[in-house]
Amino acid sequence: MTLALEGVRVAHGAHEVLHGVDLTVARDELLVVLGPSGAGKSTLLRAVAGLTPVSAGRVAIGERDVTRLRPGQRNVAMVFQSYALFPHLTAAENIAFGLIVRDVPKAAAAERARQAAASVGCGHLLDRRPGQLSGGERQRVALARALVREPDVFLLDEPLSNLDAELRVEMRAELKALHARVGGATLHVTHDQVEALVLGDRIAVLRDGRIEQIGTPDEIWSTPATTFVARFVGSPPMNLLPADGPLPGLAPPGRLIGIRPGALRLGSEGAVASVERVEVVGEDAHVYLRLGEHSAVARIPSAERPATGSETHVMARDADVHVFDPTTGKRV
Ligand SMILES: Nc1ncnc2c1ncn2[C@@H]1O[C@H](COP(=O)(O)OP(=O)(O)OP(=O)(O)O)[C@@H](O)[C@H]1O
Repeated sequence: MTLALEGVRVAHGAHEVLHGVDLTVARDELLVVLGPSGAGKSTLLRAVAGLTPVSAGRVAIGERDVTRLRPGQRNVAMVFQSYALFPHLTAAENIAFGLIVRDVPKAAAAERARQAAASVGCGHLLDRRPGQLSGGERQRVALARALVREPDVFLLDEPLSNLDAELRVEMRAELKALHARVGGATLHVTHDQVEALVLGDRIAVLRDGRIEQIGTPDEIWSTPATTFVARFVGSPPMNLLPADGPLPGLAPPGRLIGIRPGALRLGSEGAVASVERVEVVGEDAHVYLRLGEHSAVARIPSAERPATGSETHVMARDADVHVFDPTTGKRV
């Protein structure tokens, strides 16, 4: 089933949080909504789930207009950041809960819960209560609870953010594999750009309640539509410099040029720069440079890093330059 949002607006009192969002998630597509804190990501999911009313616009699942339906009538399953498991129920009871309240006979619900648990690797935890589970295990139970209902749409609200770094990477891969197996239109919210790039079939970048760009991870990375997207995706962020600044000749004067840290070349050619600071991050070094009144950061192999306080030269290839309008921030 597809999920379609058309001109969706949500207001909390006088404060409008979503200003007309258009978005389509294809059947079996995993679309990641990526944006900073406060952009309206959770609000967007809650509007699709029916937990927050929309003030204008339309939400459709397949052919059904669900805009005015109650959450229980929409056939969507949501996984919350906090997992929202019932502490007094076992994992099995938590997973089966949504079936029991829909009058699925107990034995059938238990069997489906067992299958869902097995498919996300928590089949051995069914008798435990949430308090006896680790964060990663709770996460699996929450996923099984979403899966068991066989919903038309999956809504995942920062499901990996409470896990430690190692587990997050592991669960990210599992989530991707699970989606490939199970399918279903999936809207996955995160503020983590790496998660978005790794997981998403497409990414919608949300900023202040508006979608700034929708595209495949490759499109978002290679052709960011605005300076906001360019700097939000990529770490350290893309350097932005005036076209007639320290690296002239790469774009017409009056534009902004964007160059990713990994695309800046340090050596004996190009603009003179002083090395203000060097951060070594494993194999990489982030070299913070001063170019007159401007600054930039280069990412280079740490074995080749210059010393703090030394002088170097910087250049970039034409092919690595992104050009933006300084007034609108849009790519030109
Ligand atoms: N119930 C509410 N009443 C009033 N304002 C709200 C309510 N819920 C959210 N907001 C406001 O709406 C805006 C968007 O919040 P939302 O939680 O959707 O953002 P988010 O992108 O999910 O952020 P985060 O990543 O921090 O969870 C924020 O400015 C927030 O303060």
